[in-house]
Amino acid sequence: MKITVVGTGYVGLVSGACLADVGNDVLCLDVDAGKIRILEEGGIPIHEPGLLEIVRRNVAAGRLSFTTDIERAVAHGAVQFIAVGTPPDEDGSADLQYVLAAARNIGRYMDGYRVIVDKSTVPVGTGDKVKAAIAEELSKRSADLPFSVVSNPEFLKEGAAVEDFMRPDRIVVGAEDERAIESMRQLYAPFQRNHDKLVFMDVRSAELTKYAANAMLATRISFMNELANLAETLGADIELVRQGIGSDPRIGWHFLYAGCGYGGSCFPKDVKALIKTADEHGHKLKVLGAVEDANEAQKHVLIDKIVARFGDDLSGRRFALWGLAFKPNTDDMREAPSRVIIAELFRRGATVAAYDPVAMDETRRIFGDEARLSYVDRPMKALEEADALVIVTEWKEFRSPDFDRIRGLLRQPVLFDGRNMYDPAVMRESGLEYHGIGRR
Ligand SMILES: NC(=O)c1ccc[n+]([C@@H]2O[C@H](COP(=O)([O-])OP(=O)(O)OC[C@H]3O[C@@H](n4cnc5c(N)ncnc54)[C@H](O)[C@@H]3O)[C@@H](O)[C@H]2O)c1
Ligand SMILES: O=c1ccn([C@@H]2O[C@H](COP(=O)(O)OP(=O)(O)O[C@H]3O[C@H](CO)[C@@H](O)[C@H](O)[C@H]3O)[C@@H](O)[C@H]2O)c(=O)[nH]1
Repeated sequence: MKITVVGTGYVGLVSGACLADVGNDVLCLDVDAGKIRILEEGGIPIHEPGLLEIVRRNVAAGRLSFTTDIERAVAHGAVQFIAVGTPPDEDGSADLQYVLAAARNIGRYMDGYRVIVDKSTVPVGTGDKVKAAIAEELSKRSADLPFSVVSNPEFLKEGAAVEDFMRPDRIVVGAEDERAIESMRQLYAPFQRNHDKLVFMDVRSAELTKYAANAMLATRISFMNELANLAETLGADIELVRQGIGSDPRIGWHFLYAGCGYGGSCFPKDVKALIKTADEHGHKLKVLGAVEDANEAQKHVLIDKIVARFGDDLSGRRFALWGLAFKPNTDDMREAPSRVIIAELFRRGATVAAYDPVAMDETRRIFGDEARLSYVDRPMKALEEADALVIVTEWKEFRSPDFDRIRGLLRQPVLFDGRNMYDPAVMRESGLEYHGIGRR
């Protein structure tokens, strides 16, 4: 099948590469000429495990190419995926300007039937707006061409995006005409494996399903974070509580890890956008409002612990920071808790020596030329002359460090663990003063 993917970010590039890998002829469009140049030169603009190999393989096979030429992109694909950003507007609602610009371009240049598939996360009712934008462009040039608008929200996780796309738990498709439904069946047939993973529904339900999934997951995290904070006061251990409840199949094991707050390009923005959508329709989502508040507070929990230990004035103090990305296996810094923690340490006069396996370039881009923030190329180097170690992202390489070396290198053997990576008993035996989240 000939496919165009509009937007070559995390979702667009992964979708385009994986669709090419099963034999489709895919053209990826982006307005960012810098990204397209990197791709044309054989690189990829993001860090995502396994992606570079798939991109290279499919470019070499002639199934995957890249362009900034909108007209060519619209002419290419019978199916046009929209995978552009939907960042939060100032009031928390999703900014649809990129989605609607992409839709208009399709209406402006299409020369025959097109299935327009919205993969971006968009508020309920966006399908109608996309349809109206395309229809308006067609009428401007007096073209009476058929098209279908489909909602196909994406559920991939950064850091595991290729695996998630290739082996999805389910594929949600909101489509309301047979021709579009048939295209989607064909397109996703190679990803079905043992059972039918396609869940067909109307467009509005599909749009809401995406927000429901992210809001539910964010709720679990905020719930566990609140319980973790309570556990500390009560002298209980949230890790044991997690094991105690996760074994109940009605609750399940996933997304019950307490920590220093959820970040990333999705949960914070999608929770806000759903609250906003509800507000606009006269509904107050009380649970979700609390989920968001709890998460904002949770991003400060490590700072509260640091202040309780070292005092509010941290001038002259230096902190080693392990992990900058919002989660492991990505260089994405969007809404990363590390950003709040670094800013709060600066505000109190401290300096920071940071290490992250892949997100240091992105951090440099965000913090610019900041003398109070230095970067090191090995985790242990960050500890030299530092008053304490603060862990913000649970990268695999931090799982089993040499604790004796940590103790020896730090000015004081104090460890703040924002991702509960270690056993408090082992820490005690290693002579480290350990501050986890909700641990005994
Ligand atoms: N990142 C994720 O893990 C993830 C997962 C599921 C869903 N989503 C959703 O998917 C959407 C895209 O997210 P992302 O993280 O891939 O975004 P991103 O910012 O990484 O990429 C978006 C790309 O779209 C390009 N773009 C903007 N306007 C364009 C236009 N008119 N024509 C062509 N290209 C254009 C931008 O230059 C950018 O490269 C969002 O709605 C997001 O909520 C993201
Ligand atoms: O038990 C947990 C699980 C996650 N997190 C945090 O939650 C955030 C989000 O993690 P994750 O969901 O793994 O990453 P994303 O790539 O943001 O993926 C989410 O957002 C995507 C964009 O909408 C969806 O497609 C995915 O299904 C959804 O998991 C990160 O800061 C994690 O540290 C926790 O604090 N505790």
